Amino acid sequence: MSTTEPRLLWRDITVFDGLDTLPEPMAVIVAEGRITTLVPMREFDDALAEGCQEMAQGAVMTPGLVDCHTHLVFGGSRADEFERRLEGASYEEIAQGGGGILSTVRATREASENALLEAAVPRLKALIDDGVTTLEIKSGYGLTVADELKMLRVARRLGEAFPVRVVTTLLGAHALPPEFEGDSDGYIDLVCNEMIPAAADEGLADAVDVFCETIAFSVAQCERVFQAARVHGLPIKAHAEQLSNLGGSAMAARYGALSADHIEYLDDAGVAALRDAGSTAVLLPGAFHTLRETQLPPIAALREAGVPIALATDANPGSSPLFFPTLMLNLACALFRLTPREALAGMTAHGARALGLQDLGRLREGAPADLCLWDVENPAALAYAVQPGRLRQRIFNGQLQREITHEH
Ligand SMILES: N=CN[C@@H](CCC(=O)O)C(=O)O
Ligand SMILES: [Zn+2]
Repeated sequence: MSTTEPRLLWRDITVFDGLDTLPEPMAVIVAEGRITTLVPMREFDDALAEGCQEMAQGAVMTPGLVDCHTHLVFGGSRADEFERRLEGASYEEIAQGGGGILSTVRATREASENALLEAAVPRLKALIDDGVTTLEIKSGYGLTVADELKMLRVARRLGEAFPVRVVTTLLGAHALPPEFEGDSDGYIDLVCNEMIPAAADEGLADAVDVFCETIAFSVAQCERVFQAARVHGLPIKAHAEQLSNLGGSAMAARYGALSADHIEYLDDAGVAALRDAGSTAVLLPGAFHTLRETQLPPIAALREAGVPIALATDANPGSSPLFFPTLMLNLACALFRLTPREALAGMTAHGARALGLQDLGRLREGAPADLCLWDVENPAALAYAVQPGRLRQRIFNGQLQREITHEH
């Protein structure tokens, strides 16, 4: 008896391949974790179906979604802060008063590794149930060596426990912890000389990130962090130009950043720097929406320069408590005027690129079989409606993870 797994076959499928919707109905075959066949139905030969398990006919297939920017692991809640903002306090004022990120830092430090894991599970399940097969998880709410490593360990454990690829990012330079008040350079010393080496030694970080902003760290301080990351061979990325234009994205681009994220205040020089470095622009409409920002990211300039645009949830307790990736497709179109095609590419091919994982986020022969089958009329409909329950099948690494039958 053969132990090889059956090949999986979908017929008559509308395929969004990570960059575009293919012009005609397709057949897709998956075997041993990879897409082995992607052919137009008119070229499909029944001999190809031999030994295949029929999975579905019709419907829309996309690559598994890639959420390239999340802060999924954290302690506590910031619902009270949401109310304070509604009463008129700004995100910056709350941060300067010791709330905001620092309030999550307090709760995260107090939480055990297991408690953080348990709290993150429902958030991760929400992403998985909406089609995510790869996500990035940042640290940044520990701000001591031990607490940052604790967060990264939780992120790794989530990746081991669930059918999802987790990429971890050390975000030690997220906020100045209270014990370093008045000595932000001293804290950057800790990040560079202890945190990054420890995370690298334990293999806990796949990349290093910073928050380059007036309420966080200066361009010069972030540059020091990137130099330390480089010594340890870790790729870098930046939260930059979210609330003001400091030039953090252009500096990050000089260090070959995988991505610059938020970038509402990015100027033309910043756009050119991202283009020249081949960096990806990551848009986070959830934070834009939650903080009721008014400055739009420079979409037209990014398009014109050909900078790849990715899209992510930014799932976090403060600026984007939104754990619903397909909502981001809608917000990116409604708020930023992305086309549905651009939005979907942002959560597939370009999201993967923002993580340096160019083989993911694409539906093409030879690619890893991380796939979603959606009950929608066409790919654009995923961005049009905000509607849970449209994911019929989720394939992770060639394995069916989820089958929903709609019985009435
Ligand atoms: N901008 C900085 N960091 C997070 C916010 C985290 C928080 O408010 O807890 C972000 O990506 O939006
Ligand atoms: Zn972030």
